[in-house]
Parts: sequence; structure tokens; C-alpha cells
Amino acid sequence: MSLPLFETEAQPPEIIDKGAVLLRGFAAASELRWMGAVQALQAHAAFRVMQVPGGKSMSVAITNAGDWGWISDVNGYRYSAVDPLTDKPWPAIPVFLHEQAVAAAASAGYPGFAPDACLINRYQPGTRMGLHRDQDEADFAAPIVSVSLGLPCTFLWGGLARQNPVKRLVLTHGDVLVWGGPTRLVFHGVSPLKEGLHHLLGSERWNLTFRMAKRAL
Ligand SMILES: O=C(O)CCC(=O)C(=O)O
Ligand SMILES: [Fe+2]
Repeated sequence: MSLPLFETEAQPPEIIDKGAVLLRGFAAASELRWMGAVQALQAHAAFRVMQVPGGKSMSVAITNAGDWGWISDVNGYRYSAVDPLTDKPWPAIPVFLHEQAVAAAASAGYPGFAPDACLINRYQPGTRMGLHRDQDEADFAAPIVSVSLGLPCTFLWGGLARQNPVKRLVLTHGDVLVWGGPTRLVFHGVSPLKEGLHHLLGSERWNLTFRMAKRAL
């Protein structure tokens, strides 16, 4: 057995639950391309904090790329073809990011992934995401591909019912978590981000979530 040269090198896939695979460090080798792409995207579609039904605000700031962007307002959660801030289509998913998401899905046992939506979440210290499941997509046959950049977080991995026990996973820069099949509708969330300083992203964590929102597998 040889040890990886760098801590950030891709590691063998870890199965964390049925249908759920953690690809540690998958995006680390091309971290600058990932970060450059997000920086370019947010110049077209800025990060913003959206309201949730009931009138409160989300904790994280979000933006989107792709044919469909996930949005939230007082009326509910849905996918929209246009950015409500500009009424213009969301920027396209950059080709390299799309290819990487497809490759990550394939490595996790999900060939044929063709994401038409990429939600980008920006976390700052103290921000979090409550337990929820990704259920606004038209079809649940396709997996979710979730990429972590910047500060580490504690990811909450629950079960198919909200009250099921929750496992805690530390996700770090470059990790890609893919889930689908029997755990496609699992409850998950992110604990409040701890203070820290990442060498590239400072005090932020970015998460990119690739999904097939309207397209079927
Ligand atoms: O930030 C994360 O790792 C998870 C994000 C998430 O669950 C979502 O956007 O639906
Ligand atoms: Fe989610």
C-alpha cells in the first residue's frame, strides 16, 4: 500500500449507506478550475439569501447554473428557468463542471447522469442547512452529486424519515458525495459552519449540488 502524496488526492470510494458513495478529494486535483468557475458564475447570477415559506430567510446564500435553478420564496420551493433577480436565464453549467459531475456519478455507480441544474450554496461561519430532503425534482431515478469546497463542515446524514437517527460526516475541500437509488430521498443537512480559514476560500464553504431537475434518467 502506498500513502497518497498529498492529503487532497482522490481516495477510494467509501460507501456510507445503500446507494450513497463518498468520493473523498474527487474535486481537489482541479480545485482552481472549480473555484474559478463558481467565481465566474456568480458574476452573472449573484449569491443571494432567499426567503422561505413562512417569511423567514435561508441561512445560506445561493445561486444557480443550468437550465433550471432551485429557488425559494414565500410561495414555496421550485425550479425556475430564470433568475428572479434579473428575469434572465441562469448561466449554463460550465462544461468542465458538468463533465466532472457526470464522472463522479459514474464512479459512484450511476451512469447516464445528465444534470440540468446546479445549485450553489455559500456558507459562512454560523450558517447551516436544516434537515430536509431534495424532493423538488420531477423524477427521483437520478442521483444527487454534491461537491464541497473550502472550509470543512459536519454533514448530517439521516434516514428516510425525519425522526431516524442521524450520522455525522465531516466533508472537506474537494469531497464529492453522491446519493441515489434507495437513499435518494434521505433526510440530510449541514451543522452550523465553524470559524476557520481555508487557504483558498478563506472563511467560506461552497457546495455545488448537481441534479436532474426536469430531465429523466
Ligand atoms: O451543503 C451541503 O453539503 C448540502 C446542500 C444541500 O443539501 C442542498 O442544497 O439541498
Ligand atoms: Fe439537500
